[in-house]
Amino acid sequence: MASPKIEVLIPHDEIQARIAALGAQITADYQGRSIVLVGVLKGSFIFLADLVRHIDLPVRIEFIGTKSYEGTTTSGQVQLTKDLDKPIQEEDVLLVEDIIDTGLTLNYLQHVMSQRAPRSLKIASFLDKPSRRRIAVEGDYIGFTIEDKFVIGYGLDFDQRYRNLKDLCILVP
Ligand SMILES: O=P(O)(O)OC[C@H]1O[C@H](OP(=O)(O)OP(=O)(O)O)[C@H](O)[C@@H]1O
Ligand code: HPA
Ligand SMILES: [Mg+2]
Repeated sequence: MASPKIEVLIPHDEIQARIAALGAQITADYQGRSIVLVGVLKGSFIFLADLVRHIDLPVRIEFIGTKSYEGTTTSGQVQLTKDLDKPIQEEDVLLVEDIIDTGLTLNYLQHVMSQRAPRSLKIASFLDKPSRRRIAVEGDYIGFTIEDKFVIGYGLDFDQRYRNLKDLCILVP
């Protein structure tokens, strides 16, 4: 079988510059407070690792896991694959996603997290694909807004592959 064609959409250097700016903005907005970053596994692991190193505040890291995609399609059902290790009650929580696409995952997580009674809950997402929304949700800190293309790399997968690409790429059909 021929290898799939992969095109760069956003190069690594541009990603790093944008994440540095996001980290500075978060640092300024939460000045004098400590925050809990909750990374949504698996897709957010690289974004979270880069972002946290640009946040100059006391931080605690937690992870929560969800799954709903097979290939390029959502099943429409969000499954919890891993819960938080520690409570987030009365904490300022920043949920860290790789992408908001249909919005089903974020909508699910906002309900789950709100039930845990954080002091505040905001959303940082590396990518936003607003044209695909099925439910009205939005992030507070967005790295890049992209068109309706299935993207891979920088943590994002197609059938669990390509998460290790340094650039954000498109798998050309
Ligand atoms: O807005 P949505 O249409 O719900 O899509 C966004 C979600 O889908 C992907 O997760 P996936 O279920 O593929 O799990 P993964 O993070 O392990 O790849 C992605 O990482 C987001 O969490
Ligand atoms: O464009 C995407 N790429 C990878 N995973 C995803 N999950 C939702 N949208 C995407
Ligand atoms: Mg995925």
